[in-house]
Amino acid sequence: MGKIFYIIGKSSSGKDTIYKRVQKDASLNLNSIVMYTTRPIRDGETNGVEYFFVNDEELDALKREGKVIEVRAYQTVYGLWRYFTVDDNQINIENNNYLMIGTVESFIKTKKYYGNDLIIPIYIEVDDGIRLERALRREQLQKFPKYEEMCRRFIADQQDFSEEKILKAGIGIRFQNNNLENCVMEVSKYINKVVN
Ligand SMILES: Nc1ncnc2c1ncn2[C@@H]1O[C@H](COP(=O)(O)OP(=O)(O)OP(=O)(O)O)[C@@H](O)[C@H]1O
Ligand SMILES: Nc1nc2c(ncn2[C@@H]2O[C@H](COP(=O)(O)O)[C@@H](O)[C@H]2O)c(=O)[nH]1
Repeated sequence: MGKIFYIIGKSSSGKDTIYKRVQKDASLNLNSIVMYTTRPIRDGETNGVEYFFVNDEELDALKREGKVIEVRAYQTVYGLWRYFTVDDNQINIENNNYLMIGTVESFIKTKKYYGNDLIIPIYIEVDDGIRLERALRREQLQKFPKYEEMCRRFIADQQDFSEEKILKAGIGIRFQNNNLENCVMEVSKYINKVVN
C-alpha cells in the first residue's frame, strides 16, 4: 500500500517550491495529485499543473456527482474563492506514493477520507518576518500585485495554522525552510525513510 505525503504550511512558507523540487526527484518516484480551485489563474501558472482552474458551476457538478473529498471557501478581497480535492481517479494508492499540498483543514478532511495511516504530513515552517518578505517579493513580480489579498492571507494564517490546530491535526515533525536546499534535502530524506 502506498502513502500520500501531504505538504502543509502557511502562505509563502515555500510549499509550492518544495513540492516541485521533491516531485522532480526521480529516486522518490512520487506521483502528483492536482487539486482544484475557482480562483483566477496567476501569471506563470498552468491549468492542470498548480491546480485545475474551474468555475463554481463545475464545482457544483462535481459535488452532485459525489466526487468532492473536501472543499475550503475563503472570502478574499476579490470575492469568494474555493479550493477543493476531487476523487477523480488520479490516485491508485495500492501501487503508488503521492505528493499533495494543502492546509491543516484540508489535511484533516483528506486523512478522514483515505484513512490515518495513508496520509503523512510534511509541515513547512518559516519565521513570519521572512515569510512576509518572501510573500511581498513574490507579489511584486506579478503584473498586477494583490497586496491587500496578501495581507489578508497573512492575517488569516495566524488562526488557521494555530498551534492548537496543528496539534489537533496530529502534525508532529516540522521542516524549517530557511535554506531551500537544506529543506528539500530534509524532506526527501524523511520521505525516503517512511517509504523504505
Ligand atoms: N528557502 C527559500 N529562500 C528564499 N526564497 C524562498 C525559499 N523558499 C521559497 N522561496 C520563495 O518564497 C516565495 C513563496 O514560496 P511558494 O510560492 O513556494 O510558497 P507557498 O507556500 O506555496 O505559498 P502560497 O500558499 O501562498 O501559494 C516564492 O517566491 C519562492 O520562490
Ligand atoms: N488557511 C487558509 N488558507 C487559505 C486562505 N486563502 C487561501 N488559502 C489556502 O492557500 C493555499 C494556496 O493558495 P494559492 O491561491 O496561493 O494557490 C490553498 O491550499 C488554500 O486553501 C485562508 O484565508 N486561510
